Amino acid sequence: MDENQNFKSGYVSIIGASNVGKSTLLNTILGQKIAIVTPKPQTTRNQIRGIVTTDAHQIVFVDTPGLMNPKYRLQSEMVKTAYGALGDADVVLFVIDITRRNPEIEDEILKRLKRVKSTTILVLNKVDLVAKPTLLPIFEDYSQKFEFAHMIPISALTADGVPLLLEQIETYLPLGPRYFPEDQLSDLPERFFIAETVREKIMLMTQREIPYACAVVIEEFEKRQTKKSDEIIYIRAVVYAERQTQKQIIIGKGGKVAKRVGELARIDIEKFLDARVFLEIYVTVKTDWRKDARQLKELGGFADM
Ligand SMILES: Nc1nc2c(ncn2[C@@H]2O[C@H](COP(=O)(O)OP(=O)(O)OP(=O)(O)O)[C@@H](O)[C@H]2O)c(=O)[nH]1
Repeated sequence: MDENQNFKSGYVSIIGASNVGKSTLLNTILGQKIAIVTPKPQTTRNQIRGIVTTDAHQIVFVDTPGLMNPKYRLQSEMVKTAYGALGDADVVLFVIDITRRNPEIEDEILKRLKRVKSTTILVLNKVDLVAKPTLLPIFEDYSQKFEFAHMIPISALTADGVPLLLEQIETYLPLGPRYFPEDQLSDLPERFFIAETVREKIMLMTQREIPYACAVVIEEFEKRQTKKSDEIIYIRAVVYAERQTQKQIIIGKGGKVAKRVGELARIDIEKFLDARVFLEIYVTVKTDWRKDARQLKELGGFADM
C-alpha cells in the first residue's frame, strides 16, 4: 500500500472523432508506443488502457475508437466501446483536431457529455500546424457550447502543452489507491500489442477497404532455443481478411506485401518485448467477419455483445 495519504488515482477517457490524435496523445503521455497510429481514420478498435504512475498519482488512460457514423457492425461496436468509456471516467479528455473540424460528430459527442457527470477538458490538438491566433474563435465557440473545466491547446506529436494538460488532470483526480504495480504500462496482454502492431503495418501498406477488413490473432507465442542456444520468441500471427481477393492483396505478388509487413512488425515487436523475435504471418479468409457477432467477438475483441 502507498504510505502517501494524499495519493490520487483515477480513470481518464480520451474521446473524439477519428484521426484527431487520441492514440498519439496516449503514446506521448506514456513515453512509449502502446496504441497504434496511422494516418488513416478508425485505426483504434478497442479501449486501450495505458497507466501512468508517479509518487503522487496513478492515472489509467483509456484510449477509445474514433467516433463516426457507423456503417457496419464492427463500426457500431467501436462507437459503443467509445461511449462506454464515458460513464466510468473521473476526467474526460475531449480531443479535437483544430485543423479539421467535424461539427456533426462533435455535436453528438457534446450531447453525450452533457448526460455524464465527469469533469471534461477540451483538448485542442495539432497546434504545431497552425498559428496561435486561429485558436481564439474555437475557444469562443466551445465555451458557449459546453462548460469545460479547461480548454488546453496541445501538440500530441511534439508534446507541446502535454505537461500542462497532465497537471490539470491531476487536480481533478480523487484520492485513491494505486490499482496497478508502478511499472505496469497497460492492463492488456502482450499478445494484444503484438497483434495490433501487425495490424498497424497492414493498415500502412494497404489501401481502400483492406485496412478495415483485417483482423489479426496471435495463435502462438513461445520462447524457443536456437541451435546456438540463444533464446528467440516464436510468434505466429494469423491475419483474417473478409474475401479471397483481399487475402491476395495482403500477401502480394510473390508474398512481397506480407513479407514487408512481417519485417516492419518484427522490428517494433522486438523493441516492445526487448527480445529476439521470429515472426510468421499467415493470411486466411473469414467471409464477412465484420458483420458477424460471434466472429467480431473472436477477432475484434469485443466482449459483451
Ligand atoms: N501534426 C500533427 N499530427 C498529429 C498530431 N497528433 C496526431 N497527429 C497525426 O494524426 C494522425 C492520426 O493520429 P491518431 O493518434 O491515430 O488519431 P486517433 O484519434 O487515435 O485516430 P482513430 O484511431 O481513427 O480514432 C496520425 O497521422 C498522427 O501522426 C499532432 O499533434 N500534430
